[in-house]
Amino acid sequence: MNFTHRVSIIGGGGNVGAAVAFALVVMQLPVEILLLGASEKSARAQALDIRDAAHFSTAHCRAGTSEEVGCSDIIVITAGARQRPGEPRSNLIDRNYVILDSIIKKIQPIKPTAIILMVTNPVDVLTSLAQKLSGLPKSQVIGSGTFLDSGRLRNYLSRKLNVNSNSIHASMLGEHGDTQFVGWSVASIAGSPLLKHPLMANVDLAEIENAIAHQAYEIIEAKGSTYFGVGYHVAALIKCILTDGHKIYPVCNYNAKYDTYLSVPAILGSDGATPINLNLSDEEEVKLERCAESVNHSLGQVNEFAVHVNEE
Ligand SMILES: NC(=O)C1=CN([C@@H]2O[C@H](COP(=O)(O)OP(=O)(O)OC[C@H]3O[C@@H](n4cnc5c(N)ncnc54)[C@H](O)[C@@H]3O)[C@@H](O)[C@H]2O)C=CC1
Ligand SMILES: CC(=O)C(=O)O
Repeated sequence: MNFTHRVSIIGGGGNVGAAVAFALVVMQLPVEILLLGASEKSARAQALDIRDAAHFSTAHCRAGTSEEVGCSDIIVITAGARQRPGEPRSNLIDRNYVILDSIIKKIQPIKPTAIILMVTNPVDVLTSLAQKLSGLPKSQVIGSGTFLDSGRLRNYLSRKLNVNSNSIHASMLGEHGDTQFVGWSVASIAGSPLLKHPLMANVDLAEIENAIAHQAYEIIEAKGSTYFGVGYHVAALIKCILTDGHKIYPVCNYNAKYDTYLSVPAILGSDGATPINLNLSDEEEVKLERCAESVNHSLGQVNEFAVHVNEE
């Protein structure tokens, strides 16, 4: 069969990688999905299992080689360590930086028009590093960012307001980490500010923000990891890129004002992410600055760590 596009998933032997592949199969995209794992055995096993479902679909799934991955249209990276119960995402940086560095070296040469879609945590910091390590233009390297958190927020609001989540425009912003916040001032429903909705009158906004930012901790505490939610969200991003959808999604993209990668809405198409202007309130702008400081602080730690590793 001839496929229009090739999507590779590095970390495809694990839970999140497999969930992304499965969601692509369910979405019926005409794509060839290649899985690359730390060992060929795990990626091959996941590919065989997904292939058992894929015969209902227009997508095909198999294990790939690093050369094939490098010349894919979209390179999704889910490889790496995940949080233990109670552990913040930022704790994973040293372990996952080493893995990312080895992966980017292994898949060279990377197709110049490829889009790298980072999912491994801490995703905002690693997206910035993936851009530096790969040398691809900033617009072509993005992270899933707060897209998943925003889905969680819309789900919550949907239940509260009894309105389909697709009709509610509200996003978690900043970083896919503990400093993320709700962009209440730019949230809307039926063309009106969300906070003017009668059912939003007496809600505790800080409590909602905190609950959404900590939802992953709750799931990890109970079942060890999260993967279905992120799998579908990442597949939706892939669909938007492959179809040049130009949808506006809160993804991790390069922010010129803070000279770092942050999770804020951007237009997503076949050439990657195009930033848009956000009219946040002054208070939210301060929160965004705090997220930029948090991402830059982790980047500083990585640089020190990388020097240390190189000296050993
Ligand atoms: N951005 C987001 O919204 C989310 C991110 N995550 C993150 O995704 C990552 C993966 O999580 P899970 O899939 O649950 O973990 P997992 O342990 O099930 O899978 C990770 C996989 O990465 C593989 N791996 C390690 N080094 C590799 C290398 N050099 N090359 C290829 N594969 C390699 C491992 O063999 C393993 O199969 C974690 O960092 C987790 O925190 C998880 C959920 C949501
Ligand atoms: C694990 C993680 O980052 C999440 O589910 O949000």
